[in-house]
Formats: sequence, C-alpha cells, structure tokens
Amino acid sequence: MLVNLGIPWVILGHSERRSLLGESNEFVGDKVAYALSQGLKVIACVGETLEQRESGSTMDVVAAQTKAIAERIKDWTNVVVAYEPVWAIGTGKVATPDQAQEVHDGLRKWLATNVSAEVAESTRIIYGGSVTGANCKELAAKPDVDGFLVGGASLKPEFIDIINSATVKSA
Ligand SMILES: O=C(CO)COP(=O)(O)O
Repeated sequence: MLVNLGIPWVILGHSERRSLLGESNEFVGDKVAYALSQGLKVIACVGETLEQRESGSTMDVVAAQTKAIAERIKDWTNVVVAYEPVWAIGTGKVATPDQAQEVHDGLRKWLATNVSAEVAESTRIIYGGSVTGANCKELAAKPDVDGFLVGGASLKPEFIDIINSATVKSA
C-alpha cells in the first residue's frame, strides 16, 4: 500500500511497536527484509530501555536488534539505522552527546565486524529521542551521529535548526 501511494520510506522497529505490540527482533528483521524487497527504504530503530541501560546491557540489546536485521538482508544501501534510547523518546530526557556517540560507534563497529567495513562506513546511523533545536548541534558534532529521527520538535519552528545542524561537521 505504501509503495502504491508513492511513499519511499518506512520506519520499522520503533520502540512503541516493540513494547506495545510485542514485535520481536526477529519479526522486525522480517519486516525490514520484506519492506526492502518491495522497494521501500527503511529506517530501522534500535534502542535500550532505562532498565537495560542501568544494568549495563545497552550494547548487547542494540547488537541483538541489529543482528536480527543483518541475518535477513544482504544489501544495506536502503537502510538507515536509528538509535533511539527508549528512555529518551518523548520524555525530554535526551541522551548526552557522549552517550549517543558511544552507542553509534558501537553499532558501527558491530557492522564492521559482522557485516562489512563498507557497510559500516556507508550506513547512516541517526539518533532519535528528545532532539531539539537546543541540543541538536552538540549531538550532530559527534563523529558517528549522521542525522536525527525527530518526533515532537518536528512540529515546531526549531525543526529548521535541527535540519541545519546537518552542516555542523562540514562547517
Ligand atoms: O520517537 C521518536 C521518533 O520516532 C522521537 O520522538 P521525540 O523526538 O518526540 O522524542
């Protein structure tokens, strides 16, 4: 249906679907593979809960979520990975730039080890969770933060500042 409507992108694996609808890592992986097979581009969300972060399992959680996708697809050209810590989504509690960078770097290393150096280099890893005009520049300056998945702030004029933060690293 999305394809027929000319919609090019789909967001899959959002934490609300994982938690409220019980979508497993494997089910999200299947959906990613199917969407790609239909010609859609995919923003695939991964991210840990507060409990998981506090127990030190953040990287294990996002690696398992990414692995379930990697096992089901060969071509990463049309995939963007979105790191969205569950505790930061719609809460006003944004990950610090260092927290985001640490996970993005971990995800890129995971891709390098488990998929390929090329995919690790070329796949965009974007951050989502309480991004605002006020915090976007510092986040965007981090080397492995390639953009944002924005909820609430996309409805406000400050969204322009978030879009413009894409130029922070090249400035
Ligand atoms: O869930 C989100 C985007 O998918 C993030 O929403 P917020 O930017 O409102 O935290």
